Amino acid sequence: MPSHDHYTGPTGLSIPAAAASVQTAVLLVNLGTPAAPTAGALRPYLAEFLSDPRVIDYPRWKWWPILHGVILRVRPKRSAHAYGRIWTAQGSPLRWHSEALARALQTVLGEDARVVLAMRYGEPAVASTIAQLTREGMRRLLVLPLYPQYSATSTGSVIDAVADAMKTLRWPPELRFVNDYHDDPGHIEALAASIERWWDEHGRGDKLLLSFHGIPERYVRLGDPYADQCHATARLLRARLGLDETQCLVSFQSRVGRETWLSPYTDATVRRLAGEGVKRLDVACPGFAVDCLETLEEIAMQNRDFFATAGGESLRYIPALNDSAAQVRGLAALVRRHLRGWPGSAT
Ligand SMILES: C=CC1=C(C)c2cc3[nH]c(cc4nc(cc5[nH]c(cc1n2)c(C)c5CCC(=O)O)C(CCC(=O)O)=C4C)c(C)c3C=C
Ligand SMILES: [Fe+2]
Ligand SMILES: [Fe+2]
Repeated sequence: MPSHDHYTGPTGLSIPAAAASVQTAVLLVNLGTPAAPTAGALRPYLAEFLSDPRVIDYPRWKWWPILHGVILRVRPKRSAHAYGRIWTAQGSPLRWHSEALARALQTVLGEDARVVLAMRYGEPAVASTIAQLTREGMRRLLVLPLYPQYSATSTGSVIDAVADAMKTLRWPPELRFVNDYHDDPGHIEALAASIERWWDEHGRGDKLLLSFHGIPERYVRLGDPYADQCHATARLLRARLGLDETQCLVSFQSRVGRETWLSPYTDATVRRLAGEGVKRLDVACPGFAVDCLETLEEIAMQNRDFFATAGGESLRYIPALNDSAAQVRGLAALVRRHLRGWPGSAT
């Protein structure tokens, strides 16, 4: 009879299985980031990202010539300049914030599970990370994409990458996925507490804007729940902070290409509010687990300038949860709930 404690290897020897903590892994997956803030490093990163049919769903024969003929000739240089504005001695903020979060989560989860980080695009890749874990005896894998709101373009694409990795394994592990945590009470509490703490230190602005990454509106019409989940997060945050819809607004940032994306757009909203006499605008980005190009450059630099040029006094960016104790506590509770009742796992 097969035993959970031993298995018989190819040589016929009985090999002791790894401890439960090693057999259960939590794979955090974030988007990925270029290796350097240079056009040379941006090109392969953007090529991989923008070739993903979950991100851009045009027929390949139509998209390929545009991507390779136009986009990958122009965008790498422009994006490299933007990354150059936020790059630090430790490298890309998305990478080191994600690494710090993974380490902090490991400390809290202790022996219950091994925590490992992978990136959807670039390194460390999802497939090689999972392959390495299986070589080390991992048999249960909980995948936690670092996207609070589900979108086919982000979470769905992580699920694809994990499914592709499974196809290459002779003995795939058991699998569970966290699809989203947009309304998780621990997550909402972490967001609200971090905004309140920031207000305690810096004072409250005239209005609070919640800026989420956008996606094409067409994807929502096709059934992507992303927009609903962003609005649900905003509703829960407003309720917890005691704000109404005029005091706490929602907008969508980072539009790429010519299609209509989710609206209202963040840049237009920031300019409109300045024009209406808002002097101090606080902006938080609850869709980003950690700070990255889209928060540190697009919001805290570009949109800060748009606001000032349109007559506002100061746009103040409230940092992402990053590796804060509140985020780690919230995610650890979420992980424990997903591991519960999983035969063989420690919790
Ligand atoms: C072109 C389509 C894009 C879709 C759809 C999209 C969805 C989406 N993205 C994130 C999170 C992040 N995106 C980031 C950067 C980024 N996003 C796109 C394009 C789309 N994103 C591009 C081309 C880039 C690269 C930078 C640039 O050239 O402008 C980042 C930051 C990465 C970093 O290194 O810091 C994050 C995070 C989500 C959550 C999402 C769907 C909901
Ligand atoms: Fe993006
Ligand atoms: Fe952007």
